[in-house]
Amino acid sequence: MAEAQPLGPIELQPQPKTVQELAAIGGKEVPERYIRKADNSGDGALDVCFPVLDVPIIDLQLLASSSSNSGEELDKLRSALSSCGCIQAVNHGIPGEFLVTLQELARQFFALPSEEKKKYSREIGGIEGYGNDMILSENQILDWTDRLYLILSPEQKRTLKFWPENPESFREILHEYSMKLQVILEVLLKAMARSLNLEENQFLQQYGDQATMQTRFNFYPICPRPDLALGVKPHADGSAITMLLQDKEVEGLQVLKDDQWFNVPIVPQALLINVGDQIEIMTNGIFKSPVHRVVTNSERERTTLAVFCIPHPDQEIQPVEDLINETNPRLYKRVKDYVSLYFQYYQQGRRPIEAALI
Ligand SMILES: O=C(O)CCC(=O)C(=O)O
Ligand SMILES: [Fe+2]
Repeated sequence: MAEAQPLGPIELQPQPKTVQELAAIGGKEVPERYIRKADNSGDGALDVCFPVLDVPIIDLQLLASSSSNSGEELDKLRSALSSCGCIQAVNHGIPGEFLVTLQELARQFFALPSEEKKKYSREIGGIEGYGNDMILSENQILDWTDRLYLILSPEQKRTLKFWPENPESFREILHEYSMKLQVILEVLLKAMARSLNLEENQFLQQYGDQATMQTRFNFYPICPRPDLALGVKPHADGSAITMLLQDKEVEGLQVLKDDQWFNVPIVPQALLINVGDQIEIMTNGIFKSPVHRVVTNSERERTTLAVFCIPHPDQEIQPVEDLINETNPRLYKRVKDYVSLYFQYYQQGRRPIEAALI
């Protein structure tokens, strides 16, 4: 998720095979490097039933309007973001067929032969491109996933050599998607401020006009041992907010709430929006950046598309003055380049947002 280099730790040589290539061999076990040990993961058992998280469904059209119902929707938004830290956004203005096309393109990309995908391979030390988990230490437990990471905006920061030309309409549709998300992002940031009785540009101003949107296409191949491996290890996002287009049929995302893991349900055509650490900081901890992870599946593959909305590294982020008072003392410092900070902590297995605590 970083934009500027260096990230700090040096990246080690990637695994010789992608997870998809490993899965294609069809063994009944997963290699050692992917196995989470009960004693060091702190994750609890993976082969149990998890309760379903009640993620509030929010109508973005209503949020943006000034009708009498919008107040109710704003209350719902505030309550969702201050408890589970995420919402299922509907009525967001992106046609359902468009989302289906995008999901299909993502699936088609990962279904291409390895040699074709490897034309877009991430280079060691870089963040953009196709590949598997970045390895930063010998004892890092790897995630059961392959990815395609791309900077979406601003347009001049795109590195087109990493943008697939196959499937043919990939670039065009992804470009169109990024334009549509920009509109949604603004609606959300304004509504978040209004829901806290703040002037509507308070978050937008801190977010700044030099921010970037970065996307991660996540592909989770079938995993023979869902009880031992995770698709993505527990983390909170270092973004301001993240917009996730889930697979339309296969679940896998889980959110930690009150020390318990919950499954995040699929809501057709909804975008799952979650608070990232930088909005948690701006709201002085009122909105929660949820810890989440992805479990694997022994029967079906899963493809998702996450878009991280990230303020420019020079942008100063801090709690909004009006949210600090005697009962809610200031929790977070002013931070800059949060994403670099994020990586240093993440690798030590700590919650990066702790680095911003006063
Ligand atoms: O694939 C998912 O459901 C979530 C992925 C995720 O958390 C991420 O890419 O940061
Ligand atoms: Fe995430």
